[in-house]
This record gives sequence, structure tokens and C-alpha cells, in this order.
Amino acid sequence: MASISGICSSSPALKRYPKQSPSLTISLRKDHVSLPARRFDRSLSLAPPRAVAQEVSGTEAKGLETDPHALWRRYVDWLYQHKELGLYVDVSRVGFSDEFVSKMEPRFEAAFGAMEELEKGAIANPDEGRMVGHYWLRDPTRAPNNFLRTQIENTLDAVSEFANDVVSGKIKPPSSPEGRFTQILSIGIGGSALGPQFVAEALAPDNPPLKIRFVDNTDPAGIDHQIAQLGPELASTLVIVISKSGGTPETRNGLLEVQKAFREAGLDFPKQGVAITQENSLLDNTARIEGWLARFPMFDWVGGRTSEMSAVGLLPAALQGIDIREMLAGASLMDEANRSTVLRNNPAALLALCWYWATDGVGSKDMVILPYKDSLLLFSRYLQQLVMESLGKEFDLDGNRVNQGISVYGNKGSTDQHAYIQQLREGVHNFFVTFIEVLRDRPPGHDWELEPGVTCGDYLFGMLQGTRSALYANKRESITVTVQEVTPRTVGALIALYERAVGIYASLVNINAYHQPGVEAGKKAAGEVLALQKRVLAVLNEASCKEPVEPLTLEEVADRCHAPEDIEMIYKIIAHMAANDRAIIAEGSCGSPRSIKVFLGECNVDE
Ligand SMILES: O=P(O)(O)OC[C@H]1O[C@](O)(CO)[C@@H](O)[C@@H]1O
Repeated sequence: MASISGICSSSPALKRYPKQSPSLTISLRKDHVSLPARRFDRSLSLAPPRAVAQEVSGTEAKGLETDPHALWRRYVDWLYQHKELGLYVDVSRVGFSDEFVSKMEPRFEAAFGAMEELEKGAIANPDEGRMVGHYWLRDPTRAPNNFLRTQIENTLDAVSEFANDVVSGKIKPPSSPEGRFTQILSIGIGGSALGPQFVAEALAPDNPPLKIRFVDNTDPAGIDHQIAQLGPELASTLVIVISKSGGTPETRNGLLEVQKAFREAGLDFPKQGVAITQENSLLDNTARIEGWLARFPMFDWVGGRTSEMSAVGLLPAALQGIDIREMLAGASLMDEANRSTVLRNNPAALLALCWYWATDGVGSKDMVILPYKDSLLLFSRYLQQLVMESLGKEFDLDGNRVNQGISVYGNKGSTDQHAYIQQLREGVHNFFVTFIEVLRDRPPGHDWELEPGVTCGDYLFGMLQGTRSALYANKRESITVTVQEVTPRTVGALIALYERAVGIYASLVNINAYHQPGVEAGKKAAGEVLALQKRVLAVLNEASCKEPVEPLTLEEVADRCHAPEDIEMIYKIIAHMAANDRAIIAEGSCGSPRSIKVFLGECNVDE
């Protein structure tokens, strides 16, 4: 029987894959102590966001100030400065009116109250019955009881000590010629990857004690690439597996792939493996039973997207020589500022106010994040999860369908001026911009003038200011967040600023920012596809074990799977298997699905 070539035709050289351990399931640890947790008081619930938005921020009411003197006054009046952090928030180019601010005051009062309750240990994630405690990570004295405080402090000490021992060579890989760990391979996804990726890009020194790489997907080619890049240094690679639930399939797959690479290189994985996960999760139990090098806890009350200041972010950072106590100090200072109940003195509340104004409180405009500094490139990607997974919700806290959210994208300036700023300036007006400005161009003593009176950094500065003005001239609103330098302290502060802004904004629009029920639908559907694939394989195997082999049409496969309504998915499954040499197209081609007849190259009598 001839195999007809086409994009999904296959060779008969089939591989049989070893049986994997059963799919991991999410396990939630029970709290060690019973806590005096409170629920939010919803008695403060206010008119729905759209009502206020329509009342005071309808698009037609958004005339922006154009007089330069009035704009300067607005700039000075509203400029927020955090002296100790050297951080500024300029909201002058967002056109909210005094009337809007007054109308929003009761909402802000309620939001400030909710944040205070949250910090005291209220059940701020009511669906999951959980406290939300990422603020305690940088000020453990605020944790609602001694048990939690000690847990945070002990984990920080353990992370610091382990990182020091690895960097100093006291803890060594068993069979590396270098005699010390030189590389980190971090396996995790979403909140278990984005923070460490952002911080590594922002803060890792040019020659860190350990260089970091990431496996953050279940793309086999991507994983192979990371392993190939490590080459012989796999022997001196510390593998950090990060998963709060300990059961995320992509992370499980990354781990299995990396463990296979270790086996093939004759290396002893447990001696180089570290787990960061909730106590008693499947990952935790695996690491314990297999005797991995170290395990660090991920707390029930810290969400993945707000976990950068937990072991999730701190361990990889410390191993790269980043001062994690400075990151925590920056976050703590920012948190303190964000506890102010005076809107103008609260930078996170100012951001939330602008988001509400710009998006009419219903996400009607996208948030474009433009850091003018290469090292902050991944800030927008980090914020994309923080903002969109937190705010993108179907229902509000009272069960009304609201379909909330704010879309976030961005890359970096001035690079984006040569990509999409054209559309921002002149095209569809569906966004507001946040510029992230860094005042210090280079370390002191390294600058030079590439033309009289002008440095390379002056160009970057000019591009930012020019873009801000040009956008505003065309009625495009923008916020500017300015820091002196990109340091552990300012990065910690930026993370804390946005974490709190998201929390406040969620209160303003009355949603739960701390769960992600929508993500489950895709995960469940993926599980169903894989279950269907197993049935397809069983049907094809039975037909392929016949003498002679019985090639089947798609209809025949679907009928024998008792899933005629899934024929399109069955076609896609077969096309994917054929493209990967795991099924043979006997007749027809993938371009004309009705013509296909398919069988397996090998009959597996065990199935
Ligand atoms: O840390 P985990 O449990 O592996 O989850 C990874 C990511 O998956 C999500 O749950 C979404 O699927 C994120 O919220 C989370 O950051």
C-alpha cells in the first residue's frame, strides 16, 4: 500500500513511547492552622462600573487639556514622587476631570478598605476560600499570625542559604568537571515562569554566577533547543521545577523530558533537582520520595501571578547574584506608599484611577506598556498575565455577568516606534499608553557624546518624550512611570506597584482578582482531546493488527470511537500523528480529508 506524500503523510518508522506516569492532578494543601480569616464586607457595593463610566467618563466628555501652561500646572499638581525609591508617576496626560475624581471617591474608599482587610487576612479570594498574602512576603510582620510569619522568614533564610551554598560551590553537582553549578534550567509556566524571566532579563549581571534558561512550554522542539544549548553543561545544571499546584501538565512534561535527557547523559537527576511547590503536591511528594537536592514551599495564599517575591522568584534571582533583600525592600516601600488612603499620595490608586477613566471602567481600551529600556523588555509580558488573568472575569462578586478585563501588550521603546506606533498615533483609538522611563542611561563614567552635546541615551530620552507629545497631540492618553535606575529595589517596587494597582482596580469594578476559572475550560478541553486520541489509537491499532491491515476512513474511525460528532477533531489528531510519523496515510492526502484512509505502521498487541 503506497503512502501518498503531502504535508501530513508519514514514514512507517514508528516509535513507541514509554508509558508515562498518570496525569497529575491539582492538590490543594490544607492550612496548618485555623486562621481568623474574614470575608470582605460587600455592604459597600456601589453602582455598576458602566453606570459611573457613562455618567462621568463617556468618551464625548473626554476633552483633553491643550493649553501648555494649564498642562504644566496639571503635571505639577498631580505628579506623584516616592523620594526614597526615586520613582515618579505622572498621570497628567490622562484627562480625568475633578468631577470624575469626586464621583470615584466612594469607590476608592471601599477599595482601600478592601485592601486593608485583605492584608489583615480576609478571604479575598471567595471562590477558592483563600487568603491573599503576597504583601506579607515583603513585610512578614503583617502576616495575620506567627505561624505564617515564621514560614515566610524561614523560607527566605533557606532560599538565601541554599543560593549562597550553590554559588560558593559548597553544594556541588555530583559529576561536573567544573566542580560547581554553572547553569539553571527553570521549568514552569505562567506565574511560575514570567516573574523569574522578567527579573532575569532586568537584573542579572552580565556574568552571573549561574546563567538561567527556561522551559516554559510543552513544545518538544523548544525543550530540545534548551537542552542542546546546555550541551555538556547539563552536568553542572541546577534544574528548578516550579509549580504551585504541582500538577500543571506542561511543567510535568518539561520535567519528564529533562529527566530523560539526564538519563541519556548518564546523570543522576535528583542530585541536581530542586522543587518549588505547595507542600504535599504531587511534585512535592515526587521530589521528597526521589530525594531531590532541595524543596522550597509555595504558599496556598500566594497566587502564581503574584509569586515573584516568594521562593518562586527569589531562588532563581539569588542564584544569579541578584540582591533579593533589596527587591523585597523596594516592594515593601512601595506597599507602604500604596496604603495611603489619600488618592494623590497613593501611586497604585493613581494608576487604577487612570485605568478606570481610560477604559470607562469596562476595559474599552487596551493598556500598551512601553518601557524605554532594553532590560525591561519583559515587563509587558509579565504584566499581561498579572493584569489579564486577574481582571479578565465573566462575573462580578455579586454574580452579575460583566465580562471585565483590560488587554495588555507592549514591547519596548524606541524599537516599537518602528513597528506599531504608527497605528497608535493615527489609527484606531483603542488604547492608552504607559511609558516606563529610566533616567540613568549607563553606569556613571561610561557615557560619551556621539555628536556634540548629545549621547546615545539622549536619543532614547528624546524618542520617549517625542512619542508622548505626539500621541497626546492626537488625543492619545498616557501615564509615565519614571525610575532613576533599573535596580533590584526599583524592580521590586514596580512589581509591587502593579500588583496593588490590579487589586485596587479589581475592587473598583467589584471582581475577584485572585482566581482564574476561565483557564480551566481550555485545560479540560485539552484533556478531552488527549482522551479522544487514545480512543483513536486503540481503534486504529485494532484495524492495523488485522491480516491484512485494514486502513480506515475518518468516518469509520469516528464511528468505531462512538464519536461521529468529533470527526473534525479526529481528522486533526490523525493529521498531527501522521506529521510525526505515528500514523500512515494509506490513501488520499490531508488536504482533502474525505479521501483519507489511515492505519498504524505497527500493531501493538498489548493495547
Ligand atoms: O504554578 P502552577 O500551578 O504550575 O500554575 C501555572 C500557571 O497556571 C495558571 O494556573 C493558569 O493556568 C496560572 O494562574 C499559573 O500561574
